[in-house]
Amino acid sequence: MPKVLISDKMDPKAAQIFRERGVEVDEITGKTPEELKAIIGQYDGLAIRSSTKVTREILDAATNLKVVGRAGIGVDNVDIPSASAKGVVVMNTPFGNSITTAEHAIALMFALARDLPEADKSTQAGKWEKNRFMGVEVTGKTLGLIGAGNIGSIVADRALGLKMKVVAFDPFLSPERAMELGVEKVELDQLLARADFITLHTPLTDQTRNILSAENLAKTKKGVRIINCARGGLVDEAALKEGLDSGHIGGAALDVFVQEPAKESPLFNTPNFISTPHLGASTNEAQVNVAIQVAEQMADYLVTGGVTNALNVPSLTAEEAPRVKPYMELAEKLGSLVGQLTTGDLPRVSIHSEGAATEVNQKPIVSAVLAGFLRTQTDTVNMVNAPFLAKERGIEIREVKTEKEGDYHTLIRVSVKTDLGERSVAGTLFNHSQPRLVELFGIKVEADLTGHMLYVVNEDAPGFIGRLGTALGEAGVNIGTFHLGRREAGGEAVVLLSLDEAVTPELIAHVRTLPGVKTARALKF
Ligand SMILES: NC(=O)c1ccc[n+]([C@@H]2O[C@H](COP(=O)([O-])OP(=O)(O)OC[C@H]3O[C@@H](n4cnc5c(N)ncnc54)[C@H](O)[C@@H]3O)[C@@H](O)[C@H]2O)c1
Ligand SMILES: O=C(O)CC[C@@H](O)C(=O)O
Repeated sequence: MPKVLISDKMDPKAAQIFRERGVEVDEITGKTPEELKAIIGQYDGLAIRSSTKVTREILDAATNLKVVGRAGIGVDNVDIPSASAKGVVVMNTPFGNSITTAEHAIALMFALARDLPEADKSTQAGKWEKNRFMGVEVTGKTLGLIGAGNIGSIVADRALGLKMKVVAFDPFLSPERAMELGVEKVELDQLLARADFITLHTPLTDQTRNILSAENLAKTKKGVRIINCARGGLVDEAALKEGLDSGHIGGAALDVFVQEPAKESPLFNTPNFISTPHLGASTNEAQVNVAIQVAEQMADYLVTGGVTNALNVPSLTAEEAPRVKPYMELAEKLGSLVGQLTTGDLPRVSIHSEGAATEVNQKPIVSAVLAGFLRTQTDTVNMVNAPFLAKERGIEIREVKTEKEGDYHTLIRVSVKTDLGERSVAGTLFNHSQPRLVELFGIKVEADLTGHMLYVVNEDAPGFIGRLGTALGEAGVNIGTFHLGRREAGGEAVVLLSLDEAVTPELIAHVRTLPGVKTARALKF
């Protein structure tokens, strides 16, 4: 039974779902990195929010880990390249807390417009400073949206409902989508010049870090109010402080900080500055949503192999998984066969699907070919890290699809380019589920690729099969199945034998000395 650790505070629904889906679960929160390192080796899955930092050190200690599930959106607390290199799937729950976070941005916008925290403090201090607090209406004002994805779109919708004008800067926002959202797509400088309120909803990337830099803050309208419920680091905090102190910036509300937890900051106690401790996603509804979603996704992966919302591997729904899995098995075997029979550098692998094979998700098929191929070079490869390792090794990958059926209703062909030229192997699925080799380097041969096998290329001549059988029999090796193919009578022939045990290097050397043998190799599937 797979075992999952929930290492951050999460709604109890998560543990309930894991158990219902046949996954053992421990909830141990508040561990230091050292403590986590000491226990992580026992788990197949790790469910987190933002407190647990899934670093390379943690991943190195996580010898059984298959999946990290983030109950939330941002995965900046997970070292994804290291997870990919170790074959660990990283998933998030992209929509579960979007409404909640958008509502927090709107709440902060109103808090800034009416200086609510300060008015509350003053009133509760018995001051009744009615004349001190003069707010602004949001109706008719321009909201500048930086990032119009899931959360930004919801913020735009709510702001339009409040009769605001919304201008959006997002390089990936199409004009059609902007129209659908009812926002005006603008360049950043236009947004800075026009917005009365600016709200940020992008991930933190090299392009978005300090998108509100000192230079850009200087381009804003005097009195602008700024809200950040996305990620710390989008706004230059020192420049923000200067802008608030000088009065150029009319107010700022940060839910997120460069350093979290933000226990101290030069911004604290600055007039017109409001902060919340990364509460964007903190509603009962959002936490139930993300807990359910992360547990369902992780359990699907651990129990059925279904992949949803993964950031480092192609998605495969639980419904798709049964249909795609036989193809993945076939693809992995073909990749492995090519890998075992190819030496030297491999600049290019082509994967050609034909007939029914074109109807299934191709990404897992490609990953499976690469995993099968690379496993002949390293045993730390799996479906997750195979594309990553292939890229690292400079292997070019080509995908081709031919919908029309050929000799088989479904076929996958794997071709490799080597210094000897292009060579290919092809396989089909019998009964939609049983992988079967049907062609090997241009020679038609049908075989199950399974267990220990012997591959021999020889000149087609009478008496050869008897000699080979005798050589194996004398070495005490029992033949399970025997598959033969040849280019033409008397031409090059290929023999694939499945054997009950492995052949020794001595036996392979002996087979190579048999008359007519061009090459002989032991294979393992
Ligand atoms: N405060 C919280 O608790 C909380 C909760 C949920 C999400 N978040 C954060 O909110 C952010 C947005 O989440 P989302 O679900 O809307 O993400 P999303 O991926 O749906 O949207 C992000 C948008 O940013 C845009 N973008 C990317 N680079 C850009 C750039 N250089 N300039 C302008 N736009 C750019 C993208 O095109 C996309 O439309 C994320 O950083 C997420 O981690 C915070
Ligand atoms: O889990 C949280 O409380 C924060 C979540 C939020 O930052 C996210 O990116 O989803």
